Amino acid sequence: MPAPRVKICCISSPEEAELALACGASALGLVSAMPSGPGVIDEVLIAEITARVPPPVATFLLTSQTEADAIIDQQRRCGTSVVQLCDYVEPAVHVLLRRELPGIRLVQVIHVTGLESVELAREVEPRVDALLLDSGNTTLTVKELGGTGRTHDWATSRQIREAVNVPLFLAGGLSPTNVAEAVRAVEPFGLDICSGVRTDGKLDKVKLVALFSAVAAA
Ligand SMILES: O=C(O)c1ccccc1N[C@@H]1O[C@H](COP(=O)(O)O)[C@@H](O)[C@H]1O
Repeated sequence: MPAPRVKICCISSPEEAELALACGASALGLVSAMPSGPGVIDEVLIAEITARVPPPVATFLLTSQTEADAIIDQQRRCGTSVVQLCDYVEPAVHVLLRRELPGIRLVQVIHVTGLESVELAREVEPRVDALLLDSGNTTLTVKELGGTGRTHDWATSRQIREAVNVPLFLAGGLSPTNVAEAVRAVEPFGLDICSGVRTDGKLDKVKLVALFSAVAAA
């Protein structure tokens, strides 16, 4: 199995973007308005960071929006190469996004709760470029759409990986200490990390280096 790609999420400045790329990140996550979570930044800053990222590096706009028009407008304001849909959207929304945002990759987040997540992943897979498995809770009054720092049941994530054909990113509570076990358990295409490489909210070079070493050794 090739080493998984690593996306570093919750990037909050051009300097954090540079640090993540220098340590080996293949992709950067930029979190727009969310009902909860530690990584939200302003869209003007998302556009500024995105404009400075060299072309081969994917920039993911994390959105909580569920209506096609709102997501399309947001992507056009921010200029990212990927839209990460953190909440459930209706199938017609995927279809409209494909039509109106040619060349922009769509990544649908599945919050892994149980076997129903396997069914949801199979249903969504044909309409998107990749799936991202996270540990949010969309049933709370204030939804959790990511950035929880919690792991979920990786056995279910493994089942999803075996049930779908699109690339799969694993997220949720990954850190230098558990990432190798996660890679062995799920064998994902990619990993997505926010809180596990931060100290007091700031991207931590020591944790980043430890994370990339652990991934390489897994
Ligand atoms: O970080 C946030 O604020 C956030 C809010 C809402 C949706 C997604 C968010 N971040 C994403 O969540 C995953 C998992 O975070 P963690 O590693 O468990 O802290 C992260 O990779 C971001 O993609």
